[in-house]
Amino acid sequence: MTTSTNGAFDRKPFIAGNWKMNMDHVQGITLLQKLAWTLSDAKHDYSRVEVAVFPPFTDLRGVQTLVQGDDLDIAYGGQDLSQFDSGAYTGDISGQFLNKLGCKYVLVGHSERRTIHNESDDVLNAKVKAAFKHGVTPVLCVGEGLEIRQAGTHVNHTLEQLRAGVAGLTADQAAELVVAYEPVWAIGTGEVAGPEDAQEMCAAIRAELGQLFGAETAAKTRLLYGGSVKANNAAAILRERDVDGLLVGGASLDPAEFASIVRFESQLVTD
Ligand SMILES: O=C[C@H](O)COP(=O)(O)O
Repeated sequence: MTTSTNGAFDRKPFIAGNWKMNMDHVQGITLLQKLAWTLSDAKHDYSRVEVAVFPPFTDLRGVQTLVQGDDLDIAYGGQDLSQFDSGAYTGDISGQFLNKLGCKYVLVGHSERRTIHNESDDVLNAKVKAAFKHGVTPVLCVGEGLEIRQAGTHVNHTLEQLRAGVAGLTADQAAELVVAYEPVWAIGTGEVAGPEDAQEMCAAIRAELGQLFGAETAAKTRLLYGGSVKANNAAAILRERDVDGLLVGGASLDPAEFASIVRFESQLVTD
């Protein structure tokens, strides 16, 4: 009897919570404390499943203080960064600042940035490179809208975003990179892509990374699924061979729900 997982997880599973524009800096600390307590009560083994949160920029200093003060094993990151290092870019945040705040990760190209802020593939490629330059691991988000899914061109569309995002990276950077597949039609809608949809795209992404950087590198890159993930569907998605983790939006604002997602292994049926 072995625990049935996505094939033994040669890549460490990674569960990430994107708080989006929710939680001010006071609420954010309370949420993080509750999450840490819940996971501690459940005796969560962080060496088995990595946990990260992506709070708004204004929360990051408080999150850093809490994580350091309580010696928490929870990683954190920014939801965006500038492609530039410093200068006259009002409202933007440098990767250098994120690094100084102890951010391990940064989201790049979330669909809400691509659409609301019109971020182009070229800009996102520059942001990916800026993240690496400043010692922060980018989580590159890719995925198709509903019309593209209905037209059946979702794989090509998503791989185009991927190729543009990773252009010019070294193999070592590609191995460290995290890619999040988020079909836009499934974000915040309650429409979750089926596990087979997540697997189809993650397998295609891994194959493409293999073409670009070699199979050995592609076998190391962690691929996440995001879009209406809840505690009751997380385990089924994570059974899939090429899905290494989840990028969770709404459900990450509820510490009990998010902790249940982190603890997905307890829901996997043994065989
Ligand atoms: O970054 C997270 C994704 O946009 C998914 O959000 P959601 O879980 O609220 O659908």
